[in-house]
Amino acid sequence: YFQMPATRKVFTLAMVRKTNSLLLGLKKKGFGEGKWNGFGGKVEKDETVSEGAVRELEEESGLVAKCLRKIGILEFEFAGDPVLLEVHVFDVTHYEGEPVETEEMLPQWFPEDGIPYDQMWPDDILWYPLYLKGTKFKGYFLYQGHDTILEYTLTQVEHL
Ligand SMILES: Nc1nc(SCCc2ccccc2)c2[nH]cnc2n1
Repeated sequence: YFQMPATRKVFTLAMVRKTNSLLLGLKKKGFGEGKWNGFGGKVEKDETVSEGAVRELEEESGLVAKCLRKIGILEFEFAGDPVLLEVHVFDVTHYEGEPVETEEMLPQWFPEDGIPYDQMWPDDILWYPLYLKGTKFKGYFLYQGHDTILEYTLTQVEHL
């Protein structure tokens, strides 16, 4: 019968880039532990999505974003789990500070042609090429557990 609508929770994901390199963090605990990823987390009630992205980036890497652009929206569902993650992805090209290890994240610069996809979420290898060539994107991924994508849609969009 009809699909019960999932409960949406809004998260941010900030991708920090400099010429031909990408800053990723190895998640040391919690959701996505052991995977390299951008920097992000839950958006609190009293902040905008962008404010949440700036806050999480500083908490997790020590970097203060000076300019961040919305580049994508990714929806993640996990079979059997009623919560849908609505992840707003940002490109950070101007920031202050140097990346530092925090409780949550061990940061490291990677060349764009040396991204450790085998130690990342399986969807990343699908949308990073769109991100790296500068197109905006919308995606939906249905996971079984944290390592298997059962189905997905991914489209380039003009506007988010
Ligand atoms: N790249 C990527 N990121 C995430 S979660 C990012 C947002 C987040 C959520 C919760 C805590 C911290 C950060 C993913 N989930 C499923 N595939 C995925 N791919």
